[in-house]
Amino acid sequence: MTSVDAAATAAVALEDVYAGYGGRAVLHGVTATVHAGTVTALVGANGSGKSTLLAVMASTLAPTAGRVRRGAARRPALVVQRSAVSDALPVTVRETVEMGRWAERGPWQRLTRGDRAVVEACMDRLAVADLARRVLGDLSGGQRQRVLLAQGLAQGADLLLLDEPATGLDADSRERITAVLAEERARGVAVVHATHSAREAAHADRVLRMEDGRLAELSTIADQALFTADDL
Ligand SMILES: Nc1ncnc2c1ncn2[C@@H]1O[C@H](COP(=O)(O)OP(=O)(O)OP(=O)(O)O)[C@@H](O)[C@H]1O
Repeated sequence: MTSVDAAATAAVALEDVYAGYGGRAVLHGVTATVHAGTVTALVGANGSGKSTLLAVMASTLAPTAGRVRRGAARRPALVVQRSAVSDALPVTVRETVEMGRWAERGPWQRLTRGDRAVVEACMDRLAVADLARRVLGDLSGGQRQRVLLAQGLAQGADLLLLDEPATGLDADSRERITAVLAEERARGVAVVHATHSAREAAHADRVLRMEDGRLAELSTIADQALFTADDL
C-alpha cells in the first residue's frame, strides 16, 4: 500500500506534524496513522504532548507544519480531561449528554426522538442515567468524567479521542470504560485514548508512546513489558 492509499483508508493520518502554543513547539515531526475499528493507547510522561496530539487529531489545534488528513473518519469527538471543564456550569447531566447531539443537530436545536434515544443509551452505557437531573457541578469527579464520556459517545463520531478517560476512577468505572471502548471499536470507530495506566494500554490494539513531543511506537503489545508500574 502506498502512503497515499494508507492515508485514504485511515481514520486520521498525521504527516510530519509540528504544533504548539504561542510560537512554542510541543509536537516535533509526528507521523502516525490511526485506522478504523482499532483502539490506540497514547502513553508518555506528563507534558510529553499527549493532549496536544489529541487536539491536533481533533482539529481543535492547527498544526504549524505538516499535514493532518482525515480519510474514512468524517467526524471526530474529543473528550477532554474533566479538570478542563468548569465545575460551575449550571447544566444537568442530561443536558450535558444532549449537547453531544449538537454535532448533528446544531446548538440549542430541538432534539428528535432518535436523538433522545441515543442520549438515554449513552447515559445507560456509562451508568449515569440515575444522575440525569443532577447538576454537573454537584457530581463527584468520577461521575463527571463518565458524563463527559457519555457526551462524547452521543456525538456518534467515527474518530473518538479521549484524554485520560479512566484516570481517577474506581475499578468498576474503569472496567466499564474499557468495555465501552471495545464496543466502539467493534462498531468500526477509531478510538485513541491517552492513559498513564499500563493495564488500560494492555487492552489497546496499539500503543503509541510520546517522548518530548516525538512519537516512539511500541511495536507489539508484548512490548508493554516496558511498563514497570501501572502509572507511567
Ligand atoms: N493551552 C496551552 N497553552 C500553552 N502551553 C500548553 C497548553 N497545553 C499544553 N501546553 C504545554 O505543552 C506541553 C505538552 O502538554 P500536553 O498537555 O500536551 O502533555 P500531556 O502529555 O498530555 O501531559 P499530561 O500527561 O500531564 O496530561 C507542556 O509543556 C504544556 O505545558
